[in-house]
Amino acid sequence: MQNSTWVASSVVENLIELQHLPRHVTAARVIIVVAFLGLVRLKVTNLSLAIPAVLLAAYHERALYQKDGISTVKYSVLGVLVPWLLTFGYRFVAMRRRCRQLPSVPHSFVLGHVPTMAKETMKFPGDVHDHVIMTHIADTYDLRKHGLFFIDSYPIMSEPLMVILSPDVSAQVLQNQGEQFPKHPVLNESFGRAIGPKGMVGQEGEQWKELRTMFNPGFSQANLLSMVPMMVEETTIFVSRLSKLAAGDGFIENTDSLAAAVTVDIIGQALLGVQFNAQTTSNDLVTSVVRASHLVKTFTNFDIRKLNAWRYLKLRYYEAISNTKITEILSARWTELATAPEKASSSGAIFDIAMAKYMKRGGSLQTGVTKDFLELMRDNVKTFIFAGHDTTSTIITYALWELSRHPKSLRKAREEHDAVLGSDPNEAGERITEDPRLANALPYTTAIVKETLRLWTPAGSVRISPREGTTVVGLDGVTYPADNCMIWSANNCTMKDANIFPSPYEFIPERHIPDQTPFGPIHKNAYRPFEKGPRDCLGQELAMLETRIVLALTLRKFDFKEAYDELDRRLGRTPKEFPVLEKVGGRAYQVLFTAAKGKDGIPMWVSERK
Ligand code: HEM
Repeated sequence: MQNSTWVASSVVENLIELQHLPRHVTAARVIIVVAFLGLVRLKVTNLSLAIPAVLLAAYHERALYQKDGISTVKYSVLGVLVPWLLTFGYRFVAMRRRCRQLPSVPHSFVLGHVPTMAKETMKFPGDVHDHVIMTHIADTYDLRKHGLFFIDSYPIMSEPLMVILSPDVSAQVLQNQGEQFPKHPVLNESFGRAIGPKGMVGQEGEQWKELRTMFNPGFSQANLLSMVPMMVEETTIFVSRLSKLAAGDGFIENTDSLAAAVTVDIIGQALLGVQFNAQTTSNDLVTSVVRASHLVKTFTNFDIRKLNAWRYLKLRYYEAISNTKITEILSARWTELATAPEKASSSGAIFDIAMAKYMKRGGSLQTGVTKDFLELMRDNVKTFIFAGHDTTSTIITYALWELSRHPKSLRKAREEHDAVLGSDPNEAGERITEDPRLANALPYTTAIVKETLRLWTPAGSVRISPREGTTVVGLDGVTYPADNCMIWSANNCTMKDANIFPSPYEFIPERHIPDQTPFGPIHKNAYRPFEKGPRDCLGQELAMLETRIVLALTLRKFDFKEAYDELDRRLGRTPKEFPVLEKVGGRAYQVLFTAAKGKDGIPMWVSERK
């Protein structure tokens, strides 16, 4: 605050002086002031603001009074850097004292947990998803017995990170005392421009409850079943794209992109009853939402990329396009529903149902739709596209990849499809369209999807505990302080616990079928790819249904095989070897690309099955 006031007065002072200065000095100052405002807008504060402030002051002194600027620098150091250093020192010592005894990797007073974290991270490629590293650390340093561990990386992160390793500890945070642990603000900071400030993922309290109640009916089993014929139609386009590739050289450069197009098309229809046609053409709305979501790359509150003005401008650009396009669609839907509300139930589109519900309660029916309501709907359309397409495409891609490596599971899935959907794979779509319940009558295929989600979970949950005195009890029975921690329910870690999921890195769909599992029953809180508790995934049934339909229509028609060698050959690259990746996917390891995705979108060979 002190810094900001000082900077503001410097800026004002500069502006007043402008009229007396030579032109080049004026131009330089204007540039500096604009850059300053940009920094403030990007919420880059503290040291990053203090340094340019000192430089500006020195420059000011030199340009205006032909002095060397030293005296101003001295005052600036005293006025800005000394208080900053004192605050930093206090926080530094407090953080190191707080974290040194907590379960974690070895701790150093100077660098906290950073040296060991860095050492372990260096064993992986630079783009590996953080949850892969956390799982590796939990096992390497025998931390699972505590059910959680802490990372003190101050000043990289201003708060301790609590990584949860046990479903019972996750349950305390996400299931039992949900409201005590709201979503971490970093979610809104990271996703803000991509999903809009009113998106459900970042809301709390009454506002969140209202949104959840508004959208729940659209995700009911009955409504989802009514969408099955549409999902089959979109998947048929996916199948014909695969056929075309198989008829060529059979190389799929990026399987995830191919799958993402089908999930986007399904979401467009499911949400708005609109055809995005992402599989067949390019669409400005889809491109802008998807590109904006791919610019989201961080979950820490310290990130140098926040200074990247180019990234920020691109986000603004995509935001403007998607806002305009979605608002156009929503306004048209509103006008149609206002004259014929019954169309909401016949279209089954999730946003039609939500808007009709809102109208029924008298919301702006007479006066027309309000700007606020339109913005609320618009941000949630973006949120749902964002939350629903990448995650689901990742699971489709990993499922095809896992089955290409596990012929026994593939054979069992094909047998199930023969038995339930008829022996001709070309008729499977028709069968499902005639009787959508068949898409829910594929237990082995469901087990495949579940096992893929366990091994390759694409999303977790990040919370904060703002209340003083909040605690969490570890598996070791110790009560740990949780206040002001960033809390990560790292479901990738919990679902790789050998005590809960024996042979945790092996693909064993049978473990999800009680009368086929070679293991005992699964612990009640342990399976959590969609998280658990009041903020669990709203779209989980939709995601399961569409993934099952995609598998039902493709597995008997095609054979797939990993094709990283071919991608390397085409790109003329020689990959570096990382032995540590062996059990976590090898070349198909998870990277952070909005969701946790397979590296390079998992290139594959596809061929028509003989
Ligand atoms: C395989 C696919 C999916 C996975 C693994 C997944 C995973 C998750 C997870 C872990 C959360 C909790 C996040 C948190 O606590 O911060 C979540 C929330 C959410 N998901 Fe999904 N998701 C998937 C697909 C979808 C789809 C298809 C949609 C909708 C079209 C969707 C919409 C949402 C929404 C709206 C929330 C926020 C719920 C709330 O805050 O109450 N998801 N998802």
